[in-house]
Amino acid sequence: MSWRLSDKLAEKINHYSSFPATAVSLRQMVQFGQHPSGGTLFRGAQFLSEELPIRLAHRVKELNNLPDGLSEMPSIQKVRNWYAQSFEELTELPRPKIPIELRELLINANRKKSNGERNGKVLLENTENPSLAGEDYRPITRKNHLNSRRYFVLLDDSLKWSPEIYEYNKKFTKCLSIIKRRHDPVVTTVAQGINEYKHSRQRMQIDSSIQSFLDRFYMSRIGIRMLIGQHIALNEEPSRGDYVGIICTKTNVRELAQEAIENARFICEDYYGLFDAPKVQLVCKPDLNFMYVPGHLSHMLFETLKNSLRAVVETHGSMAEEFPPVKLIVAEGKEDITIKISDEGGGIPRSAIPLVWTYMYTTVQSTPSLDPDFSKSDFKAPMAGFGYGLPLSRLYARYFGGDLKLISMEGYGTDVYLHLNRLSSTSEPLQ
Ligand SMILES: Nc1ncnc2c1ncn2[C@@H]1O[C@H](COP(=O)(O)OP(=O)(O)OP(=O)(O)O)[C@@H](O)[C@H]1O
Repeated sequence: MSWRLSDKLAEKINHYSSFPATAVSLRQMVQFGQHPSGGTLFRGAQFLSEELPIRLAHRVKELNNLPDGLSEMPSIQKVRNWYAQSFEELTELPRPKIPIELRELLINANRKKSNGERNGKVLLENTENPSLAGEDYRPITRKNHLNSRRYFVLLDDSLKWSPEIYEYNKKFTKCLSIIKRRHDPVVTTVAQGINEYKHSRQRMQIDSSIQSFLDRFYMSRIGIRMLIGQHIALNEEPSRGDYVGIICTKTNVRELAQEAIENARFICEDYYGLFDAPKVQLVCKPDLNFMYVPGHLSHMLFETLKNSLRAVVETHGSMAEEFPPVKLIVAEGKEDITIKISDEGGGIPRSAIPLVWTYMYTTVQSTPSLDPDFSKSDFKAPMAGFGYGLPLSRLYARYFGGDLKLISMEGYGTDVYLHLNRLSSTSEPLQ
């Protein structure tokens, strides 16, 4: 039997969507997860059991109200139903009974006790994400949202937590894993929905309102998956050396870059039938480490390198004796780590630059089939062809306060600048 959105559920979703989301910074996530006890994890689950439904509810509402009939496309409805179903599962999960004194403590975690001490410790405040000023997915920080729920309140861990609390932690984590898996094919399915829309309206490109919806939607998805992934990892996986959940406090840029180079060159050789893909010269200090999510950085490096390799091969021809190398240069500043990827792949005409940031813009002649089942995980194209590589990578960069910029010299090549914010206190961009 297929799942359907009841009126009662729609009303509940409407209610939740009237609350703003609360932003969490990378540093807060790390501070919170450094030594998680049962009680701290429970506090995390409590926050997520409110925060995730709020974020999901916003998305359901938006998916229901898209311009120009986009909401009616079957694939968009399918995604809307996944969001609503996950909302339902989270809000219906039975809460544990908490003894009165613990409840007091949870509620008053931030209040001062009679001896002046606090029960819990509120983690450092977020700062606004500087690279996002004027963007339409602005963060909700304490400045513009005074009553935001305090998430990362650490609790006095010497307390005894009942078995019921541990049981709830397990059930909640299981529920999150199911939701995460359900939402794996969201990017491909939304892309499918956009294709359905383009066919039904006989359009080649999407307009700016749909473009900004997609930016908001995918940015929100990155945030939701970050919170879910972090919570699951803290609950399920034994802590690994420099990791706190899925965040690595010493992400080594050189190692990740080397891996991305190998993967992108391999895909390129395979796709063009080359014996040797264009070389990539890497300039990076071997001990350059910073706090980041390695999965995000790998994704951005791989996508931009793939673009450069493709441009070089297509400009010089796959039969060329030799290719000019792509250069990957990493610079370490106080505020940012900047990665420049330079190629001599002929560049992009100035008129096409705004288009590279639009979803579904690609110069590949035939876009590979968009069967949502072809990739159950994230959006991984074999070489190119969906037009998602750059806009999605820019969202990943912006999510933690960085940015992605592209400068091109038509007739020569392209430079991509990947700025990664190393201060890690910027909050998530939300809307
Ligand atoms: N380094 C580059 N040199 C020349 N053109 C580029 C470069 N990077 C991107 N482009 C152009 O921008 C377009 C969009 O790039 P984007 O990465 O978003 O999508 P794609 O590579 O076509 O597909 P995919 O979603 O599989 O990455 C490309 O099709 C290409 O025309």
